[in-house]
Amino acid sequence: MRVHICAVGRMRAGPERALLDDYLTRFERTGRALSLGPVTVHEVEDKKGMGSDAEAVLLERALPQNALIAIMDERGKVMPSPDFANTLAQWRDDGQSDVAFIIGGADGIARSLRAKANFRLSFGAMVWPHMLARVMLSEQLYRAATILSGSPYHRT
Ligand SMILES: C[S@@+](CC[C@H](N)C(=O)[O-])C[C@H]1O[C@@H](n2cnc3c(N)ncnc32)[C@H](O)[C@@H]1O
Repeated sequence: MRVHICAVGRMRAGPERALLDDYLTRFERTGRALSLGPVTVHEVEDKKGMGSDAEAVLLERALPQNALIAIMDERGKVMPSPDFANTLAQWRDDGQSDVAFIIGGADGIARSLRAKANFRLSFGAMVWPHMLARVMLSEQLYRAATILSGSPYHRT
């Protein structure tokens, strides 16, 4: 199952970029044997004053056809990492070829796009900067792959 991260804004070189690249590389390496990955990051513009409606148009354009749409939203479902891992495995086992995680910009994700989501994932009630949310998602993808492969990275 291919994984897509569709996100508002361009991530520049720096600590977040280094972490993102590292976790995505680790996820792809661990996920290969599990039929999880590869990951593609689709970045859309976040021009000042553009607003979430205009961003939603660009995000929708970046979505692969027939992808399961999982939006990142603080009002979404909070779940333990093993449950997230099992959810990914379930989508894969259901024959889902692509899953797209959507991360909004400063104004969040437009209502029109939120209405199309199949799943809403939350990292808790606090609002995180969108670049950090991208890094956190990449780490949780890697963690999920280690849980599914039985590697000792995840400890409870
Ligand atoms: C700065 S936040 C925007 C928050 C905005 N107030 C809203 O109404 O969604 C940018 C993006 O980061 C992601 N994000 C931030 N905090 C999150 C959380 N706790 N759980 C899941 N995603 C989060 C979401 O995709 C959000 O659209």
